[in-house]
Amino acid sequence: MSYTEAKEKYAALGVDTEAALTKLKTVPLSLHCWQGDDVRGFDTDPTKPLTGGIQTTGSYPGRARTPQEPMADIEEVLKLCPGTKKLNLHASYAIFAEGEWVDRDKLEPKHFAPWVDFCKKHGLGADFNPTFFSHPKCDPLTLSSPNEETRRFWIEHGRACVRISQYLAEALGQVCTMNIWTGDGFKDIPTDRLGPRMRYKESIDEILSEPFDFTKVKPCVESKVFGIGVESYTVGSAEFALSYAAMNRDKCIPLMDNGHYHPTEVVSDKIPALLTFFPEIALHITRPVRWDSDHVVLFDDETKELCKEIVRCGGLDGRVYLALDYFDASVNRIAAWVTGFRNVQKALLNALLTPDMTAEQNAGNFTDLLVRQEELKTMPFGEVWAEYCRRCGVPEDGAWLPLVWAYEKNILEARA
Ligand SMILES: C[C@H](O)[C@H](O)[C@@H](O)C(=O)CO
Ligand SMILES: [Mn+2]
Repeated sequence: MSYTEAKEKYAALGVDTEAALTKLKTVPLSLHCWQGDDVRGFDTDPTKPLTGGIQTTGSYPGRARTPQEPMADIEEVLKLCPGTKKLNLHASYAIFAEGEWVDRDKLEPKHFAPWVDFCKKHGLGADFNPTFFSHPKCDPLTLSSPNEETRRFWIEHGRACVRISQYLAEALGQVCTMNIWTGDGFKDIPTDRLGPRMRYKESIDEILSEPFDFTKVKPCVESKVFGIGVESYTVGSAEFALSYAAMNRDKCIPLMDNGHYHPTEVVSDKIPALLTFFPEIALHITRPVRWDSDHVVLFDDETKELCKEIVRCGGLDGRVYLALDYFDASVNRIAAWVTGFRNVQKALLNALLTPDMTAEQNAGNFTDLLVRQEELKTMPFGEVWAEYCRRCGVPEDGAWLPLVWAYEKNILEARA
C-alpha cells in the first residue's frame, strides 16, 4: 500500500494525515544527553558510582567519555530521527577550559557555551537539569540534608543552574525547562518524615528566588516513588512535588516521569488530571520494567496512550514539555537513543491519526467506541510513518540501523 492509499483510508475515518504530518514536525522532543555515557558526566571522577537511586546496567562498548564524543554521537542520532529536537543537558556535563575545574555550586553559563554552539549549529533548543547526585557532597541527602553546609552547597548549585537555564533560553531563543530532581530519601523507615520535606521545600524556595524569566525558564519539580537504596522513603514524593507546584504556579510546573509511580499506575491517565489544574506540565518519557528501570522507550500501549492524552488535551500547543529519560548500557547507545526518540515520534503520530470519538463517549455509544478503537489498530499507520520520515529527510524503518553499525565500526570501536 502507498502513502496515498493510506491517506484515503484515514480520510474515510475523518482523519487528515497531511495535517497530522505537518503538526508533528513542529513538536519539540528533548533528547537526553545522558544516554550516551551512562549518566556519568564530565565534572567528577568518571569511575565514581552513579548514586541517587538510579542505575545503568550493561557494559556495551563505545561509551562517550569526553565532551567531543557525545557531541559526535548526538550528531549521528539527529541524522536518524525525524522531527523537532531539543537537547536535554545535566549540570554534570559542564565543559571546562584546559586546566580549569569548579564545583557544582560555582558553575557558570560559560561552562555551557560549547553546548550552546553545538545547539546553534543544529538548530536545537536546550533543557537543563541541576545534578543532585553522583557527587561527594551528597551526604547522601542534598536539598533535604539536616547538615546546613551540605544543603547550602546544593542550594547554590540550584541557583547556579537557574542562571545557566536563563542563559540557555536566551542564547537559543527557546524555552528551557529546568528540572529539579533529587534522589533524597532513606533505605529504611525514618523517624522524621516531615523535617526532610520541610527542608526540601525551603531549599527549592531559595533556588527559585534566584531571578529568572518564567516565560523563558520553566523550573519543574519531578517526583519519585523510590530508588535503589532509598526504598522506604522518598523526600520528593508525588504529593510533595504536586503540592509544591500547585502552591508555586507563578514559578514552577510539575514534571511526571512515567517510571516514577507504582507499576499499575499510568501517567497517561495523570496527564488530563494535571492539565485540569495546571496550565503547563512536563514529562520524562521512559519505560519502566517492573520498576524505574529506564529501559529504552518502545512503541507500546502505554507510550501510545500517553501520547494520545497529550494530543487530546491540547498538549502539543505548548502545554506539555516532552523529554526522554532512559539509559541503557547493554546495547549500542546510539541505537538506544534513536529507538526511543523514533518511538515517541511514532506514538505522537499515531495519536494525531486517531479520530476524535468524544461524541460517541458522550452519547454513551461504548460499543461503537470499543469496536472503532480496536479497528484503528490495523490501519496502515506504517505508510504514514514512512512518509513522515521521507519528508523529514531521515531513513525509514529498516534503513537506519546499518548506519549505526557503520558508526560503531568507524567511531565507537576505537573507544577503549
Ligand atoms: C538523569 C535524570 O535526571 C534522572 O533520570 C531523573 O530525571 C530521574 O528520573 C531519576 O529516576
Ligand atoms: Mn526522570
